[in-house]
Amino acid sequence: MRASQQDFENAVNQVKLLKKDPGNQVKLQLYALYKQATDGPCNVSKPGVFDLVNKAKWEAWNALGSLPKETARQNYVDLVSSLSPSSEASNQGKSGADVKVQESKDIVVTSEDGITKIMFNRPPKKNAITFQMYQDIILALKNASTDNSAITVFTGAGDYYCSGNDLTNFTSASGGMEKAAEGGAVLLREFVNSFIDFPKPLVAVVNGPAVGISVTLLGLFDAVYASDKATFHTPFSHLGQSPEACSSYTFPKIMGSAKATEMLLFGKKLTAREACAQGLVTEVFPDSTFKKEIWTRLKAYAKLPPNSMRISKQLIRKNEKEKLHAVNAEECSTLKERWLSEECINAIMSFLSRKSKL
Ligand SMILES: CCCCC/C=C/CC(=O)SCCNC(=O)CCNC(=O)[C@H](O)C(C)(C)COP(=O)(O)OP(=O)(O)OC[C@H]1O[C@@H](n2cnc3c(N)ncnc32)[C@H](O)[C@@H]1OP(=O)(O)O
Repeated sequence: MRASQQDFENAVNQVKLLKKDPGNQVKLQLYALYKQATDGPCNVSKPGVFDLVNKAKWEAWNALGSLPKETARQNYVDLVSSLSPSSEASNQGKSGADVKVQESKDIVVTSEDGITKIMFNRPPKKNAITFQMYQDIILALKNASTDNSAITVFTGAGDYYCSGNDLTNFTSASGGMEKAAEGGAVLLREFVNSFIDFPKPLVAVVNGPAVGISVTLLGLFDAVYASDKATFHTPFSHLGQSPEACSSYTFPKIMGSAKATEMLLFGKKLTAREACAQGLVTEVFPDSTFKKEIWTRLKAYAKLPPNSMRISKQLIRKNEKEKLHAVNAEECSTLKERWLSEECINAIMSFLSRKSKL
């Protein structure tokens, strides 16, 4: 049920009664959601670099993009309810219960045991990523980079990890394909940048098939654990598209150019074991024990000294950052052209009219 205006006003009052300071990140989120719910998208100018507090508030609000007012209102109510004394008590009572820190419609973010979990949560559409989900993930990563968790984990709800970009993103956007391609390229660049710059260990728990951008992004993760039911598929040529998420650079580096060509140009689908043999996946587990084994292991990793892990990641990644940003920029401008090509439009239309499937 959607939150009413009255629910929202009750939540606003409830915040004032909180006994425990929820911390700066949560306060920023509350501020941003409140502004979005009452004033709509941020259209005020960005405060100067030295106005740190107002700049942080502006960035949190601006990161919500075009999130509808009603969704912001609902998210605000959900967030306050997860902070209220009654839910604090019930969370403490349930050992191992995840604490919800952000809930958008199709991305659920929880934090527990030193792990922030970002979950694709759109099983009826195989977790295909909408424009809104890209924005939600950017915000989730921004929050996770400064929250008190040690590691951040991506996974999928249901039988799929993720079926990649939602193929209706471009066809259903208002303003036509050209405007959608323009906006899509800007959004994609920011989205991938938030992975390139993410400071803490980033882990993928690949619970099932992964397609498109959910595969290419894995080259920017620090560890990738997969169920033996997972597959890895990048059908860019079939879709008249080209690689993204820096995979034109990371994949040849990880697996060599011959194997990268088979995936990125010819769309060869890999099993989890093949992806592991080629270095894209860290380790494969039998599906029957996957979840139990992997979460036990990740909880142990999350107890390691967080600063040490962050500093080690920085040492491993820092020499590549500039290159990755340049690759990302080039891939996005190439894709913007591809999305308007006849090859791509025909492929998407063909999928939508149920003539083709992968
Ligand atoms: C900011 C913009 C950035 C853009 C970045 C670009 C990235 C590039 C990519 O990610 S390319 C990859 C795009 N993904 C695909 O091409 C996958 C398309 N989907 C399929 O081929 C199949 O659906 C499947 C193989 C994933 C699953 O097949 P299955 O038979 O098991 O299930 P259904 O086909 O019946 O799917 C169930 C419903 O889910 C919808 N759906 C699945 N994937 C997508 C998708 N990517 N986009 C939109 N919708 C998708 C499907 O249409 C079904 O919906 P329905 O039940 O309403 O019919």
